[in-house]
Amino acid sequence: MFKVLTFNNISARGLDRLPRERFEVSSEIQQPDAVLLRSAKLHDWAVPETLKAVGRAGAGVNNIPVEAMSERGIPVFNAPGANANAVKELVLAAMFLAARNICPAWAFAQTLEGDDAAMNKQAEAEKKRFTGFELPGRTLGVVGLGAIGVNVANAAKALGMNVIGYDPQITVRSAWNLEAGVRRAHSVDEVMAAADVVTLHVPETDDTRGMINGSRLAAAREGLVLLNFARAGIVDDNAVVAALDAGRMRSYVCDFPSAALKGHDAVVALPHIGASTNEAQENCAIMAADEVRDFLETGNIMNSVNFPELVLPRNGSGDRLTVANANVPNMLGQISSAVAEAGLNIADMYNKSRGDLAYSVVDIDGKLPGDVVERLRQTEGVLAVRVIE
Ligand SMILES: NC(=O)c1ccc[n+]([C@@H]2O[C@H](COP(=O)([O-])OP(=O)(O)OC[C@H]3O[C@@H](n4cnc5c(N)ncnc54)[C@H](O)[C@@H]3O)[C@@H](O)[C@H]2O)c1
Ligand SMILES: O=C(O)CC[C@@H](O)C(=O)O
Repeated sequence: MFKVLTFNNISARGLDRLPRERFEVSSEIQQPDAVLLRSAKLHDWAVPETLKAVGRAGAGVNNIPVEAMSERGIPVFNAPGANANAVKELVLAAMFLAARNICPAWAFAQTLEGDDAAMNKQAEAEKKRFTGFELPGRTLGVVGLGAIGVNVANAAKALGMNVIGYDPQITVRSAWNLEAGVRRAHSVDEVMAAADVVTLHVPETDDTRGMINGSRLAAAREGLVLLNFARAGIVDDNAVVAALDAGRMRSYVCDFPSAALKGHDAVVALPHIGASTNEAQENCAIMAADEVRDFLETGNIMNSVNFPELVLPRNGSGDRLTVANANVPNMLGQISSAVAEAGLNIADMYNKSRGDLAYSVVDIDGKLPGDVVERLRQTEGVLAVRVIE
């Protein structure tokens, strides 16, 4: 029986992928084999010795100590693209909100008083304050052309916008999915200088934290609309408020409320609802649950952010051994020697590395003795060993 600890509200459609005769699933479990979570922060969580996998029912993994998990040989899975449409739709809504001053106009309309005629008279007198702009011919700058950025870029093209995008590590898949005519920028600064509306779709990392700061905003076009549905830490809120107050920026629409932004007329800060649709929550939960289940049951790895992708159909007549280790010479030799010294035959094996980590799946004709497994566990460089019967 595998034990899966849940943090946050994980869609039941996802949890249903874990058959209860083989998986105990609860938010109360003490010694979990795996956790499933959304935005809960794991940085201060005391990682139990039993933990074998982390499944993030979402895209961003900045709430998870990925490096510390790697050091323990624990793969972290996420749900790439599973909420991209939900975020894209909210980003488009944000762009329309900003272009047409919908929030301040609505707030003004709430203040109208008197009978219908009086309200109409005030509305007609004041509506010029809310004159907006149209999107065709305007330039959208997209920073980060992954699952969400590509969707947003393509939708903006369909709305008649010019689109300029920056992503130094764009994948072949994203490049294929991008509409023709999206101009390639070579830096964030180039995007800032060219765009009327800038939207951010990068993960929060040491490289992207504080990416949009005072000097980048100073170099932006006059009247910039900035959209941030990525992460709070990517934008310096105080710099945004300063640029808005100085009249250099038109508005900031984001998914991350903060004390600095609260109450500002030109800011709309939503409560992190980018992925809050039933569809996205189901897609993410299903994907993360399937990945965690597959790993626990077979050792196969799909959509991990720290481990190589490795899928080996089951072969042989005995145990499956999986080993996560430091990516240094002679680890594979030591693994196969340990199996050979136990007098067992390897039916099939697959080894892949990613950065400092390597992962092997070894199908064996027979049952691995406990002392062999223990010796492998103690081998220098070995991070995690599992035997799947
Ligand atoms: N508001 C929400 O609820 C919500 C929902 C989903 C995702 N997100 C956030 O959005 C981020 C992006 O999501 P995604 O699904 O598109 O992820 P993704 O991994 O598909 O795309 C991220 C892209 O950013 C690029 N990138 C990384 N560093 C960059 C840099 N310095 N400059 C330019 N590009 C860079 C990567 O190459 C990649 O193509 C997530 O990491 C998450 O933090 C927020
Ligand atoms: O689970 C959520 O609601 C937010 C998820 C989102 O921030 C993500 O990175 O996918």
